[in-house]
Amino acid sequence: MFYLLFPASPRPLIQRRHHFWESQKWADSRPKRWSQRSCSKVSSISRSRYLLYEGYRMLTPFAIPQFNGDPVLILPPSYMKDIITRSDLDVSLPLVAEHNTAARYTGDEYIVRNPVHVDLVKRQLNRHLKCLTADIADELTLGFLEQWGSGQYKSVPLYTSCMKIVSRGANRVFCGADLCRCRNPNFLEHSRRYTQNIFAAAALINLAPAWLRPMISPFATYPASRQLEYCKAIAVPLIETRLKAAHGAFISQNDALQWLIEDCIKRGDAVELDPVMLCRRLLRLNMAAIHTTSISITNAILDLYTSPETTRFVGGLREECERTLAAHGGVWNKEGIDALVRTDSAIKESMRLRSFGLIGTNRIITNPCGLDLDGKIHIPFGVQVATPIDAIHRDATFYERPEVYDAFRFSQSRFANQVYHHGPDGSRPSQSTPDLTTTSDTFLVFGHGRHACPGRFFASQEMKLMLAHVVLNYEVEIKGPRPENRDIGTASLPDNTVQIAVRPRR
Ligand code: HEM
Repeated sequence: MFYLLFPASPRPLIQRRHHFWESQKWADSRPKRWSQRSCSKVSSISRSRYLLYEGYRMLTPFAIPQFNGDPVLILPPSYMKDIITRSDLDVSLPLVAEHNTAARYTGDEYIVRNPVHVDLVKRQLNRHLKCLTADIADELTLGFLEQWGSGQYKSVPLYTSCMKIVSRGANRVFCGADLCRCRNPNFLEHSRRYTQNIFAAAALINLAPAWLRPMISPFATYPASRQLEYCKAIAVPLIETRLKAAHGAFISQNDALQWLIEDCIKRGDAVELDPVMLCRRLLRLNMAAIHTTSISITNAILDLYTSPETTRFVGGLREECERTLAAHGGVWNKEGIDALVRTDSAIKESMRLRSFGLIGTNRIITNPCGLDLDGKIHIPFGVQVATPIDAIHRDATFYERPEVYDAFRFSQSRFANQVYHHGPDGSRPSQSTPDLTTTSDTFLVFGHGRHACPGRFFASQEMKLMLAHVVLNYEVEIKGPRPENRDIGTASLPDNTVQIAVRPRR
């Protein structure tokens, strides 16, 4: 990974990092030989969770192997604050993204290094959220009708159907109804496949030694390149029409594509105004938004409907959603969604127990001199650090009965816990109650600190609308115990083959 990120780095630096890893505590004992190290890397595919729990108990920094790259240094919570408040000159999140998506080989290096889409979410999307709620709710309702039906009992693939619904809701906001529904539904399908293919290609490329990567990458990235061509064929003509119109008369469009075009025109940014670049920005947004949200809402539905207390929980949620919807004239708006404290809690509780990353707040040290943390440890340039978020979320010091899914865990205590946090657009801190979007030292699914997920306000709105729609409109049955999530390295994913039975409520 070192060569991938810093190809021109001199050899002494590599040796220094080698000494660093040798001197660290390992969750398992550090294998001495190259062959043993390779075995431990391979076994980390299934053993990462175990290693993280073991290491967490040591209360000191420890290293774990990664099957597709260099080891990661896991920091205890006490060190995290220092890392997440550091400037981008000291630590970098984009470099982690660059590596995880093999951006150098997929042609996305420029996109990742120039995070126009990140600014778009921070400044524009969050500012416009209030007036987008009705559109999102409308698109999600159509998505449920298409995927879960409105007639009789139906068996549906939970993960796939959620992903299709999430992708409709998100793209309605990213690029409007034109691309997400009416003109060509294939855009959504190809953009989902593009993301899947990029992650698969990146995993393959990162498995290979650095010298082999340029050779295998054309093959590994071929499926994603094909999907990209399909997406371009659909989106570029529409983007060209938008571009022509944006230079002329008044435009009534209110979506991310339009905000992006208008921003670029104001800045006179010819590179970003290229239709293919705009299409790639849309795909990058999809990459950040779709799988994360689909995994989280799938987990939330699985947890809710396989809990021993399903009847009480679903009853409580239904009562809250009916009451709130009636109070807002039968139409969802931002105020109504903010009032859904039990729904918020049910999703937050599921995300606490099933965060899709067993580790989080990943950063690569970019200060050429390395970093001194707390005067106790020196971490060299190029090392990746992270926090063991799943272990923190299951620590009895922070959560009572941490292994139990209690849908109302956060709504019961919500008004007792007043905290200060930043507004969605990064505005001045205001007093408010902690909800799904409030990151903290002990709730880390959206990261924490300067780079905490800027899309979480939108994701929270979309997931709450989805769960409210499910409890209000469907009876859901999942036979047997909760299907276990599958761990792949430090990722934990719901079983995508699970079928659930759904029946519209009369
Ligand atoms: C349940 C859904 C989601 C989860 C769990 C999630 C999680 C995360 C996490 C863990 C990070 C890294 C934060 C850190 O390391 O401190 C992140 C970053 C990011 N997320 Fe999300 N995300 C979700 C949905 C979204 C959505 C819907 C969008 C777009 C609308 C989005 C856009 C981004 C962007 C642009 C970044 C990069 C931020 C930066 O570089 O400063 N995410 N997300």
